[in-house]
Amino acid sequence: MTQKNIWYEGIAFPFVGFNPELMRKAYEEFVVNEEDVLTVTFPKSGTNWLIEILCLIRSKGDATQIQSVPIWVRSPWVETVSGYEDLKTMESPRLVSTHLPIHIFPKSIHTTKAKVIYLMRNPRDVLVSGYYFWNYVKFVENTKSLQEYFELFLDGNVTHLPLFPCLDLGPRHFAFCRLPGLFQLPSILPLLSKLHEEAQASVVFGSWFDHVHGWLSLRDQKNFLLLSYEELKQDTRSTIEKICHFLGEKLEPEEINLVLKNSSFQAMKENKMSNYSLLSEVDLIHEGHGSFMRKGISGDWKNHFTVTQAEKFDKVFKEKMADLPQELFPW
Ligand SMILES: Nc1ncnc2c1ncn2[C@@H]1O[C@H](COP(=O)(O)OS(=O)(=O)O)[C@@H](OP(=O)(O)O)[C@H]1O
Repeated sequence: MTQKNIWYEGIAFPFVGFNPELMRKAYEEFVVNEEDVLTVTFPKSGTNWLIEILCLIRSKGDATQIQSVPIWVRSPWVETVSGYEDLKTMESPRLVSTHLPIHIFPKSIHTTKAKVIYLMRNPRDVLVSGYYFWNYVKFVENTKSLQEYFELFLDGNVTHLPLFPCLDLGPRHFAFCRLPGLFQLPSILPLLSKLHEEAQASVVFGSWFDHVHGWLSLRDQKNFLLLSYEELKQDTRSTIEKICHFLGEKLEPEEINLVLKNSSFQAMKENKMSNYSLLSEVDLIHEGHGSFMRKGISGDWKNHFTVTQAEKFDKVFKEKMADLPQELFPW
């Protein structure tokens, strides 16, 4: 039997390395320190590229650490079982990574002055990158086709509950069942919710649209830096300088050269501490089915979307993101 994704708060997660109770504990108890630097992304937005750059800024371009310590140990993911453990004993100043939407990220985020870098990427490229990656690894339910993944990506998490096929119900909609006098179904709520989760397919980590909305609510805070994969790609040097400025780090031009060189697509592709090839040692990837360092370009979606898909994506994007200033999206 194929393994099913894990569900937490109505959002699907990979079935290896995640535990709903631990995520709940992290939400309540994990303390974001003022010295922490957070890398926050929806998956496939260039997270690891940014982490590599942050590590290299700290080492002034020296590659010793990035070539000897796995990237997930250098900047642990707070939502994973191993990452949460590593962060507990890690010395300050820590690098912390997350793909969590803000509403389930540890609540101490709302009272901290820690620096938060939110890296966004054209969601069309995020979609294509995710389609290949999640079918390459063995810890997420596979999707049969790009078309299926496309629909799930646009849908976020709200799919149809088989018990009420005429209603479009997601777990969050069960809240209305708790309203006094409307529906009193408390005893079967957990069962309905479970049935719903088991019946639906979803992209892991939920909706890109919700993720961006949630985290961008912090965009006017001084401790929040919004970056895009596209600007990082187009002018890597200036973007690295912008990051240094945000972090209060002063690097010499030769040191920036080293950061650039050691975080390039080619350098990361060859660095087994950053290219996730170590996952093959624990049998978590489908050998010969691609690579984590896939293409590393902007606009690859144009090689994958049909005209119909491109039009549908535009329409959904306009509807879902209309309330945000469009200048925020540089693609
Ligand atoms: N150095 C560098 N330069 C340019 N592009 C890079 C770099 N490092 C990673 N990448 C590309 O980023 C994509 C992976 O994104 P993430 O790191 O966010 O993946 S993950 O969510 O943490 O699994 C994935 O994008 P695609 O190539 O489009 O699939 C990687 O190739």
